[in-house]
Amino acid sequence: MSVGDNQSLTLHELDSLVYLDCVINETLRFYPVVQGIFRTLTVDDRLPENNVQLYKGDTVVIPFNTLAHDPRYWSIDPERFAPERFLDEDKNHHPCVFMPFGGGHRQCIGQGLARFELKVIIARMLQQVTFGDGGPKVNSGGFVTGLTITPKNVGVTIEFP
Ligand code: HEM
Repeated sequence: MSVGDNQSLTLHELDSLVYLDCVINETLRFYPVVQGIFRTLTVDDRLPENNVQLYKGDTVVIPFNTLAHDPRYWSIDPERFAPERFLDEDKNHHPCVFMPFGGGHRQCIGQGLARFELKVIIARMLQQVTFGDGGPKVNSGGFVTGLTITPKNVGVTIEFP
């Protein structure tokens, strides 16, 4: 990636980094920071697809991670890390299968800031250094799950000019 004079980054330049948006989206899809959320019903309801009856006070889980990896909803294999899916085949994915910041009235109030910060920080780092694959041993995968998902074995090399 080559942007500007490597000392500055304008908003216009930042906007032009469309593939970086895809990488951020794919990272948030592949390992959503928050695994899922809970909602408590305020009225009785029934699920339209399978007629399951729900009652006021019931708690339901919306499993972001499971939905983001459900092959029924993705054209490109969801187990593949493929940022370009957001440009092409999976551009028009179902809105409820990719919700890293939640949804509805209580969705994350900081999502715009979070996305902006992520993009600026990554772009500025890429202007200064070159990242490389840390190798199969370091990047042997796995993750630790709690309320959040954290990668277990992940590492990169950083090359300074
Ligand atoms: C990658 C970064 C972030 C992720 C993945 C994330 C994710 C989430 C999720 C999943 C929720 C629950 C949404 C729901 O219930 O539908 C949430 C809520 C919230 N987030 Fe974030 N968030 C991030 C960054 C931030 C930042 C930077 C701020 C503040 C500057 C923030 C402030 C909040 C607040 C205040 C709520 C509660 C909203 C409410 O209940 O009305 N988040 N976030």
